[in-house]
Amino acid sequence: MRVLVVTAVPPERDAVVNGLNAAPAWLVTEVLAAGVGPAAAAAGTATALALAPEPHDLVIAAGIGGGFAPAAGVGGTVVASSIVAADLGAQTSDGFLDVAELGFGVAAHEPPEGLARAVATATGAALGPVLTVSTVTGTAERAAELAKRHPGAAAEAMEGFGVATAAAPAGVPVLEIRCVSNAVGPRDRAAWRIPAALRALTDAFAALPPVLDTWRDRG
Ligand SMILES: O=C(O)c1cccc(C(=O)CC[C@H]2O[C@@H](n3cnc4c(=O)[nH]cnc43)[C@H](O)[C@@H]2O)c1
Repeated sequence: MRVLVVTAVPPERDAVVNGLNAAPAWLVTEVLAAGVGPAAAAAGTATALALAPEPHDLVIAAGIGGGFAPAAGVGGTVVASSIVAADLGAQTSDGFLDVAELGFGVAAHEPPEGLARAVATATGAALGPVLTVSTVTGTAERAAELAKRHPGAAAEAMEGFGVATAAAPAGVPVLEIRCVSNAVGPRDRAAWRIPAALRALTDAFAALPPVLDTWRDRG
C-alpha cells in the first residue's frame, strides 16, 4: 500500500517519519514538506502524485493546527470528517459566499467516512471538519465567525484543501490529521505548544498501520 503524507514544514515531516519508523513493509510511505499554505500544498501534492512510479492508494495532509474549543484542546489530535475551504470565496453585504455558492466547484472534500472514523478512534482524536485558511485566525471575533459558519469545526490549518484538491482529479482518497499546537482565537504565538503537537503527530502516525491494514482489506 502506497501512502503520500504532505506536511508544511520539515519539523512536521520529521515527526511523521518518526511515527512511521516501525511501520510494516507492506506500508510504503513518502513524506513531504511541501510548504505553508494551500497553493504550496497543492503544487507539492500534484507533483508527487505525478512523479510516483506507482499510483498512491491514499494521501494524508498532516501537521500541527489550531483547535476549536471545546472540540480540540492543545496537545490533542483531530481527524477531518471534511476538509473545508473556509476563506475561499467572496465577501458580500449579506455575508461570505464560498466557492461552491459562487458556482466555482466544491468548497469541501470528504475523506472516506469509515477510514476517518477508524483513524480517529485509533489515535484518540476528535473527528470533525478541519478548515483550511490562508490567514491564521487571530481574533475571537473571527474564530466565532468561522465556528458559526462551520458547526462542529474542530481545527484549522493552512494546507488540507490544497492537498485534497490535488488528490481529487487523481482519484486518490484523502485524509487530514492535525495535532493541536494552539487554540483558534486571539493571536498569542508565545502560547503555541509546538513540541507537544509534534509529539502527538508522531504518536498518531505510529497508531496508523493497523487501521490502514484493515482498510486495505476492505475488498
Ligand atoms: O517553529 C517551529 O518549530 C515550527 C515547527 C512546526 C511547525 C511550525 C509552523 O509554524 C507550521 C505552520 C503551520 O501550522 C499550521 N497551523 C498551526 N496553527 C494554526 C492555526 O491556528 N491556524 C492555521 N494554521 C495553523 C498551518 O497549517 C501552518 O502550515 C513551526
